This record gives sequence, C-alpha cells and structure tokens, in this order.
Amino acid sequence: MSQNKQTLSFQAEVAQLLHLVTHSLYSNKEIFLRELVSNASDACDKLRFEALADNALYEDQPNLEVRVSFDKQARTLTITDNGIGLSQQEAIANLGTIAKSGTREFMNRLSGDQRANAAEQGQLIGQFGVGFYSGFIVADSITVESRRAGLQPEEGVRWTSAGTGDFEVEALTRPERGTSVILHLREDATEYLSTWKLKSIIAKYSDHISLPILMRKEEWKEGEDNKGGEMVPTSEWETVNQASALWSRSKKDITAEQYTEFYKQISHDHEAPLAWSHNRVEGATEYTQLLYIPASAPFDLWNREKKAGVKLYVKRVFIMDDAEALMPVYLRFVKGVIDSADLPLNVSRELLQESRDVRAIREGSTKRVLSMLEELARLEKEDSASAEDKAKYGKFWAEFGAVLKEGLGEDFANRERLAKLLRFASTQSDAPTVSLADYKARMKDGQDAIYYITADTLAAARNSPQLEVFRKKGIEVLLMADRVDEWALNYLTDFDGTPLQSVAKGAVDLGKLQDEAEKKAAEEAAEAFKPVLARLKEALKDRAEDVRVTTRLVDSPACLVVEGGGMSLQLARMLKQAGQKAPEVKPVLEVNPEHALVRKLDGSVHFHDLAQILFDQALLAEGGLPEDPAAYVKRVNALLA
Ligand SMILES: Nc1ncnc2c1ncn2[C@@H]1O[C@H](COP(=O)(O)OP(=O)(O)OP(=O)(O)O)[C@@H](O)[C@H]1O
Repeated sequence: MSQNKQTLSFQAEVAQLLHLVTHSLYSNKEIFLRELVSNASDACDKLRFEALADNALYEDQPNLEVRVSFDKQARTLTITDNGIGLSQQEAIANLGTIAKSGTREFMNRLSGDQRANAAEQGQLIGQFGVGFYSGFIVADSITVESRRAGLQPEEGVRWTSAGTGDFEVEALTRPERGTSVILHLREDATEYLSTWKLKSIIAKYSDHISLPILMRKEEWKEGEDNKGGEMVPTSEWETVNQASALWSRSKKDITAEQYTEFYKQISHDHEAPLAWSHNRVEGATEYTQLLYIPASAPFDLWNREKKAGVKLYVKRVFIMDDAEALMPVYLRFVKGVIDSADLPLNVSRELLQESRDVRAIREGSTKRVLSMLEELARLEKEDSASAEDKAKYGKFWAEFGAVLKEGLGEDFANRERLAKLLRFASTQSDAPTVSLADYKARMKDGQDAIYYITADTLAAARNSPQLEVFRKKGIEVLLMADRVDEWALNYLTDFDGTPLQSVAKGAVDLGKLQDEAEKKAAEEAAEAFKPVLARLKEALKDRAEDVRVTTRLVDSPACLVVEGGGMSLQLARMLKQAGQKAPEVKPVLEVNPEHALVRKLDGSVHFHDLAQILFDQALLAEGGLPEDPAAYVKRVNALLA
C-alpha cells in the first residue's frame, strides 16, 4: 500500500444519495453510461476551453475523444477521456460532494416525498440521472484514475470507493492526460460486458455528443475443441457515435427523439420539452440556434439572478454555460445552444455584454422564442390539433406565464407580441385562459376600456366590492393575482387601441354603459349626501385623501380606491413586505349612499366610530389590515353590544 493513501468521508448528502442509488430498484439502469459519457465529454470541452489560453495543455494528444472498453474476466467496464483530468484536490472535492444543481433538486424531491417507495425512487434516479454517482447503479466499486492537463505524470490520482461512507485517494503516475472511470460491475450487471449492448446505449443517449466515442472493433473467433465461437475485441478502435454536434446537423436528419434526448441532456430535465426551434441564421451575424421551451418550471425560476439556460459555442467549441447575455431575463426558462460563427473564441462574459453580434443574436433568439410561443397559442385554438398539442400553451402559461409578463416592462420592442400572449382569469373564466383579444371580442356595446383588478389572491380579486357594478352590468373584469401583475400592467396601457383600466384606480366612469336615468339618480344621491360627506371627510382626514359617493358598489357600503396615476394599495403592501420603501398611499374612500349602514350615518350618535369602521372594513375587503386592529374590534363590539 502506498504511503500517501488517505481515506476520506463523503459529504453527508453524497452518502445518502449513494445509499439510495444502491438500494433502490432501478427501472433504467443503463443511464449510468449516459452520465459518465457526458462527464467525459464535458471534461474534453473544458480542456478545449482552457487550451484557448494555453495551447500546451494538449500535450501530444490534440484529438479529444472518449473510449469505452470492458474486460470480461476482470468484470470491469472503463470509460476513458483525454479531457481536462482531475488533480488530487479536485478528485477529493468533486467526487466527494454534490456539485450539480440537478442532483440537488433530485435530492430535494426525494426528501420532499418520503412516501415514495424504493421502486419510485429508482424511477426518479433513472429520470434525473445523478451524474458520476450513477456508476454505482451497476458497480459495487469504482476506481477513477486521472491526471490533470498541465501537471506532471507523477501528479496523477487514483480514487476508489465501494459507494459506502468513504473513499480512498492515492498518488498515481499516469503519463496520459485525462480520466478513466473503471466500474467493477455487480453480479447482476453482466449484460454491460457486451459491445452490442454498449453500442446500443450509446446510440440511444449519446449519439449527439460532438466528440468521437470509440470502442474496440470485434471479430468472430471460432471456438476451440468444438465449443461455439464468439465475437472478441481486437486492438483496433472504431467510432460508434455520429460524433457531430446535434445542432450542426441538418434538421431533416434529426428525429424528434434525438431532439428530446439532447434537451434532456443539456437541461437535466426528465420531461420532454413543449417545443423547440432549430435554425441556422445567416446574414450580418451568423449563428445556429437550438432553443427549447421546457414543460415544467425549475424550482428556482423565481430567482431573477438565476443563470440563463443557454450554452454558448463558437464554431462548435464550447465557451460557456448560462450565457445570460444571449437571452433577456424574462426568457430565463429557455434552454438550448447558440453556436456563433462570428464571436472570437476567447470571448468573455464582459465582452459578451458589449458585443454587437451578441445583441443581434439576442434579438433574433427572442423573436424565435416568441414565435414558438405564438405557434403553441395558435395550436390551442386549432381544431385539427391533437389534444396534447392543444394543451401545450395552457401548460406553458401555468408554468411560465408570470415570468413572461416581466417582459412587458423589460422588452419594449416586443411588447405588442407579448401582450397577445397574455392569459388571465376573469369574472367569466375561473381558469387563466382569457387573452386580451378574447376579452375585446366579448366587450359590451359602449364599453371603451379593458377592466382589470389586482389583488393578493384570485379569490380576493373575485370577491372584491369594486366589481359589484361590473357584475351587475355583466361586464367582464380580468382578475390578476400574480405578484408581477401590478408592475407589469404599468407598462401596458392599452391593447389594440383599447385602454386598460384598473377598477380600483380613479373614479369609475362607466361612460356610455350607464343610462341617463342612472346618471341622474347618482347625481341626486351625491347632492343629497353632501353634508354627510363633509363630516366623513373631517372624521377621516388623517386616513383618506378624499371621500366621495360612488356608483361602483351594489352590495357593499364602501370601498377604497387610489387616484388614477397612484400606486395601488396592494403594490404598496407588497413592497413593504419585501422590505422596500413604498410611498404612503392615502386612498380615497368611496361610499354607497344606497347601503343601510351608510344611511345610518346621518344623525347617528356613533358617527365618528361608524366612519372609522367603514374605512377599516373597506381596507379589510381589499386585502389590507386596519392599522390598529384592536381599536377596530373594540369599536365593532361597542356597536354590537
Ligand atoms: N471524466 C471526468 N473528467 C474530469 N472531471 C470529472 C469527470 N467526471 C466527473 N468529473 C468532476 O466531478 C464533478 C462531479 O460530477 P457529477 O457528474 O456528479 O456532476 P457534474 O458533472 O458537475 O454535473 P453536470 O452533469 O450538471 O455537469 C464534475 O463537476 C467534474 O468536476
């Protein structure tokens, strides 16, 4: 035993993960090869990238490749790459902890659902893949031998583990750069000691990998002593995948399965995408884009700092993951690859921000994503579309609609296209399926605005007193409860020539929707109510900007509104909750002179208390809280007693 051998423990999460991998039944064992080949390919990408700055890293092996081989007697399967390799410290750090976010998500899912039985857990592993640790699905021990590019041959490392709590590392002399992952196969994994089997798995999962994957050629060997013959490996290697980056191939040569498999590989998503778009763009800026719309939102979608999902390549050379300059923030859910023919290979993130080519790529890609979404929205209404296709836009909207709305404030150039993609719930539709065009088509004669209300929840929006008169007159109101709505709607003042109007802002003007008799009655009521209004104003002068008579209420005594250009009470509350500065909004109290409680005001000895109650109740109905809840309760109780 070498003197420098050390035994180290896995990070607790890794030990937990390995326990799962080795103790669950697994429906899809073969994914281990996909994961290991993908790591090998990533390691080659990293070498190519580092070598841009230091060509010597190629040493005497400029052709990057992955080799897959096996030894039937020893029961080992080996995946070797001549990529970047690992130093001893890197082996300890990277193979002893959980690096990738996909694996973390997988762990979260499992711990979030303790009821899942072993078989279901196994299925989850199959769908997600757990990177390097997938090797333990088929191996009872794994040896990794590696040497980092640029280090001396004697600075190699051997890492060994039986997939229990710990692993060993020792120094190794390894002349060739790169990594070999040697799997010591379990009894029940003998099937992977077969060229045919391995080739078929590579064809299924790894065909699009842009590097050559090599295996030994086989030849027929007659059996001795009348025993049957068999195929045996020769010393010659052959390439067993297409070895050209998927996106660089012609569309017509790529099947839907290949597009889907590629998506799963780059996104770590186990679900098939909703749509993709693959184009070669020519002209002033040349690039290839392969962009996908996922079917489900990742757990961290709300994090606007979250890395974008688009990988940047320059002439097939991988440059960086998460190239945020290539996609606007509001399209951060899009996954894919952009391969530029114009950018310099040594482009940095900083340079990307300033590049005119990148701006052109971002604009082109944004348009492409919007076209994909428009196509999904079109299919939703297309009679001849399959049920699955029809459901796609609804699914997209449920997962990503709120993020797309950010675009209204972020991407002025595409605002009109975005507006057409919006969907809302409304007083006529519980499901968020109403487009602004649908709404317009249903507008009443004489209606000259698109009405909407924002609230903390859909239920609060639906039950808001502000809607009463609209309901009475059968006018549809869009209901909005996404946190982003209020902000986003600031940027959308009209749709197709019709203004959008919040029913909680400004005096309600139903314009031509009110008949003459109604207008006259309202004016008379307001006139008769003037003295009471004056007293209300005085009683509430610290709390309300103004008090006025309204026609928007039918069943409720009062409601709060803000003046036309002001910030809604709901947005002000949201900002406060988020710890941000919000201006003090003094709302207007609108009262319904027809309501019994309001009529009671005149001549009541409790005038002051009733006025406060009226205000507090309007605040409650609108989703807020009285600033002094105890005082409110006391006043109500005093009147009830
Ligand atoms: N063949 C390899 N060559 C060099 N480094 C490797 C190799 N395989 C794994 N590693 C290192 O081990 C780390 C952990 O690998 P693992 O497959 O668990 O996650 P990952 O590859 O980081 O995740 P992702 O698949 O999202 O990129 C890698 O990030 C890499 O640093």
